[in-house]
Amino acid sequence: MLIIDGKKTAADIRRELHDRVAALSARHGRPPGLAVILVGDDPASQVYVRNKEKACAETGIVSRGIRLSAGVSQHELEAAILELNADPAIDGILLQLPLPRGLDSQCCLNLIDPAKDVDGFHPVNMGRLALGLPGPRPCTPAGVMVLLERHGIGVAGKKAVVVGRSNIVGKPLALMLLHANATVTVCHSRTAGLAGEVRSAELVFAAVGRPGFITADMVRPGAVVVDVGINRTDTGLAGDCDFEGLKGVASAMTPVPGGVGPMTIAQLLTNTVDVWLARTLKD
Ligand SMILES: Nc1nc(=O)c2c([nH]1)NC[C@@H]1CN(c3ccc(C(=O)N[C@@H](CCC(=O)O)C(=O)O)cc3)C=[N+]21
Repeated sequence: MLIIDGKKTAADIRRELHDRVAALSARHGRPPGLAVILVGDDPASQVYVRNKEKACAETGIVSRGIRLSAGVSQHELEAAILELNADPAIDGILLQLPLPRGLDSQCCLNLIDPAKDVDGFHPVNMGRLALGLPGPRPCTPAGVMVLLERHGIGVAGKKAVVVGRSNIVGKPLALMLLHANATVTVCHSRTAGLAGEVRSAELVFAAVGRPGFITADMVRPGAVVVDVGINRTDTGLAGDCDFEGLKGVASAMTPVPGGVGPMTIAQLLTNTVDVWLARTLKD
């Protein structure tokens, strides 16, 4: 079985972006700027945000961390977003999710200037994705598509099953696969005969958020399995798939860690460079 190395692919992309940013910064007058808003003190979110800031620094992207206390009001958070919308040095705005209880994330996402929406979560950009129009794409599913492409794994004409229907992964991933001419089935908690659906797939995408959810008996021999799950367990980080059990069944599979996670960060950097190029070309 081929282990799809997301860490290496992400490192390749980061090197390519670094070189592009270095070559283009002079012509564009300034380096790309990314603002990352972190509300509260959730330890996992803090680690993610620190990793994103480190990745920016290595790529030549100027990052600005906006750290707000968990007690911030909806109004104050919205004011912070509007300020970043108006800041010419900021090309991309990322609002780290989930937000602490009491804050309305969709209201905040709706306020981010769609031209600065490096997460691709704004309704306008989700609409663009649904219509197949260009625009920033959600980082995790876009990273999955790039990972498959760079491993020569085509999806056109293949039967793909996406397990999970979240707005940040399952739903946008299904649309991307559809645009890439896969035949797509989306399974979720109310799907009847889920195991059978998964077993019929040549490509399996697991984005459920439950460790070990996809087991060997659910996967057709030779299928490609992409594990989008990130679960913190007593024994460390785990995906949604029974990796050991699937080794004898799948033809290729992404590990956790070292699979889709690093690609998410690489795609955030790609989106940031893309919006920077679009914005600096406009003025
Ligand atoms: N607005 C917003 N955009 C996001 O893209 C976003 C978010 N909020 N909230 C949280 C999730 C989660 N996420 C990950 C990014 C990288 C890894 C990653 O690099 N994982 C490493 C391991 C890192 C570790 O050890 O924890 C790996 O899988 O190898 C994982 C998860 C982005 N998210």
